[in-house]
Amino acid sequence: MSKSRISREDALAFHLEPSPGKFEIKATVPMTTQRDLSLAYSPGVAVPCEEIAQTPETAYDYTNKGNLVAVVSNGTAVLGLGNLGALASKPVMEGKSVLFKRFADVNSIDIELDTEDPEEIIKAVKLMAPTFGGINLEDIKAPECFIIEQRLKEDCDIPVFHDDQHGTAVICAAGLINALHISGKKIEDCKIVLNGAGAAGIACLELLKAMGARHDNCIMCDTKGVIYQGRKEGMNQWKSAHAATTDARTLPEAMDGADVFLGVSVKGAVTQDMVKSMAPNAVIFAMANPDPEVTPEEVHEVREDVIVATGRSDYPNQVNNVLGFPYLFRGALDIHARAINDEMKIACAEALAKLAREDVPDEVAMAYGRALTFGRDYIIPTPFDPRLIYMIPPAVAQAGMETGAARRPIVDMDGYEQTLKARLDPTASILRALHARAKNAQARMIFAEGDDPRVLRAAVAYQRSSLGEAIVVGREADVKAKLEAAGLGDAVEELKVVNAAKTEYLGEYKDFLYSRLQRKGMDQQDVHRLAARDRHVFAALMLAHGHGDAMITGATRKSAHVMELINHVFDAGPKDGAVGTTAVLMNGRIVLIADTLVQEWPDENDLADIAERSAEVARDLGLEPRVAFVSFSTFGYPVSERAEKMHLAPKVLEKRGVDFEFEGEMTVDVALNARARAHYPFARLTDNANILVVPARHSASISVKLMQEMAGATVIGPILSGVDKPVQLCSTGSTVNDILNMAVMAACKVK
Ligand SMILES: NC(=O)C1=CN([C@@H]2O[C@H](COP(=O)(O)OP(=O)(O)OC[C@H]3O[C@@H](n4cnc5c(N)ncnc54)[C@H](OP(=O)(O)O)[C@@H]3O)[C@@H](O)[C@H]2O)C=CC1
Ligand SMILES: CC(=O)C(=O)O
Ligand SMILES: [Mg+2]
Repeated sequence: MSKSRISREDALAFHLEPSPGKFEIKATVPMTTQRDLSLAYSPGVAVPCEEIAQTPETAYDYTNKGNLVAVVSNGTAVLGLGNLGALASKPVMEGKSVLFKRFADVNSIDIELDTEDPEEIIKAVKLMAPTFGGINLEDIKAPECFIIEQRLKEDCDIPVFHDDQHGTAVICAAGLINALHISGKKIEDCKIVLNGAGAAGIACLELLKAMGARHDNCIMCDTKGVIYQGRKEGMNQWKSAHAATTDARTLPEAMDGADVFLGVSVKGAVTQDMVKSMAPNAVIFAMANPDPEVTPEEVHEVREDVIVATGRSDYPNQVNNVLGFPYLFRGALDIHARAINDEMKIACAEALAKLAREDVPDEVAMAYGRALTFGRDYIIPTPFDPRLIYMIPPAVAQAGMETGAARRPIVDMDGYEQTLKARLDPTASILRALHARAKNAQARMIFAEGDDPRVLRAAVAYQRSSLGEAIVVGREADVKAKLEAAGLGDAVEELKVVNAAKTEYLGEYKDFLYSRLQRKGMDQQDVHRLAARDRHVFAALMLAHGHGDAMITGATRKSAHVMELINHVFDAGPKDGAVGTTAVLMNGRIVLIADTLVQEWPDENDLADIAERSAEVARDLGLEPRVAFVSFSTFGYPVSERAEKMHLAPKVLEKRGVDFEFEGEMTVDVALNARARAHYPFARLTDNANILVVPARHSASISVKLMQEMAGATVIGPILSGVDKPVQLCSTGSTVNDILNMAVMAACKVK
């Protein structure tokens, strides 16, 4: 079981770049003209205001209320870190907001309230409730959280849901249903010990008891030990409800012979001796975050028969409320629910448990880089399972409709499932699949520019993400100093640093280079300079000699220049069939643009080559290629000599009999918009194009950079293809993540 290491520096950099924090707000309506302004604001905005004043329900139609959730905290129980206060809880709350968006397309905003007074929180949330379709309370400590949630549920007509209580309870229940299924035990027979009598603990035990666990078989513990009948110290009414009739007074005593341990307390609360004392085929859910009560390694060191889950994403069996709150709210919002009731929660738990028992699609297993079959290491779906979005919310919505929580029932459940599927961002799964393939490849990646701190950080991330071995070209002392300056001093020992001047293979490399360049005006001295002093050439030579499996460069020099250098070692020029394809990712769409790197002014045959190479790249990305040859004219009009080659290129492909769709020439709107294409019913594309072959490199560069600068599109590439070995170039403006993504692309091509 591999555990990826995240350093403090990684975590801080992630939150700092590209802009502080984790999300921003974007307009969904045009805001460009005077007319837009008049509609969005005064006077046009008065009309929906009046409508809503007359019929409040129409707020769901004319405002973003119906898809907006507030994540509210006061920071008194931030994960398992304790009372860090409102401000310091903000990263977690922003995190919940981005999880809402990523997993269920729910818009959400974090609100941190600087008070520990329940009355103030109740008042604040009540006052803000009209804005939202739901309220997700988060990391508010017990027992205040019980009072706050109860009062708000009574007073608000939208779902108020304390995630740490019910989100956790739902996932814990789903996981336990399956864990007991595997260990062959019935919940009513199990001796259950729960450590942590706070928000999560009380809610988990309540739900398990509702599902059949017997009060007499359950023991709850807190900082004072076992909560037993008659205990006086550190009690409250919620704990009293679970006080056990038992002689056990400490956690170790309680755990002796237990079938199930549930931890929602703090790091390290459970020892290996306690694990040893549990019943055969015991179940341990160590859910404290970020560090569990006991790690899976510690458990497996002393017991092989135990089923272990944690709240973390880097171990199998992540029992974490991230599997619940996005989908519970999605289902609730879609029926304009008044509340999230117990039936909706139980429906969610059962749907999650059922999903884990179903066959796992290959792409999910691939994204995780391991087989996922229902069993000890897979008792609960993984957070990136794309089926969650269309399998869990319908179950929640159905339960809400059956129990009177729905203001607007869904009439067409099949249609609903389709709309849920459309909410998934396909680009995210593409990137994940690439990372999984790279992980399988375990490529030795040569990072040519070891003098650049971004490259070094990407190399460390490559190695620490278990993608393969990172080989850095540079001088040891310089690499060490730069890693230390980046706060990654401990990574010095992990990376393999290759100093060109010292390598034993330099002679071999120079001979190879001389044989290629002697008739191209280069003498021995030129070759020495290139091989020993130019890191791009040196890295390419390493790759050519099998001293690495793939290489990544281009972060410090213009790509055209780097291509010239690489051409000394590999045949990567326009006449060799090399092509650069750039992937542009935006609003859930992905479009490849080519050639962005090699061919400056391709003719129709080159354009056909570019289409073929880009089709291969598309397939590598998991896309079915649909090529459009784009220009300023569509199917011959307006007539122009300049567009002629775009008109001819499809005919070249026709003759070649390729196995993908293509069409042209056409303008970009015809390629990317079905309505525009409808004017040309003879066009052979069955759907929008996903590859745009453009007339020349300048138009390619302009299109990509325009999308990047004006629209904020994510750009991957140029992805170089048609070279004998996997070489990828990033651009001088690349971030650490961009460089890592390009390394991943290169690794995916390693055979
Ligand atoms: N995996 C997941 O999805 C989730 C995990 N959690 C985790 O659960 C933990 C608790 O969160 P939450 O319920 O919101 O917090 P609360 O502050 O509401 O409750 C914490 C509880 O833990 C008890 N506790 C603290 N230290 C110990 C200890 N050493 N031994 C026994 N009990 C202890 C406290 O006891 P006392 O009452 O005596 O003070 C209290 O009852 C956190 O680590 C959190 O990260 C929470 C939600 C979801
Ligand atoms: C996961 C979560 O909500 C917590 O640990 O508090
Ligand atoms: Mg929480």
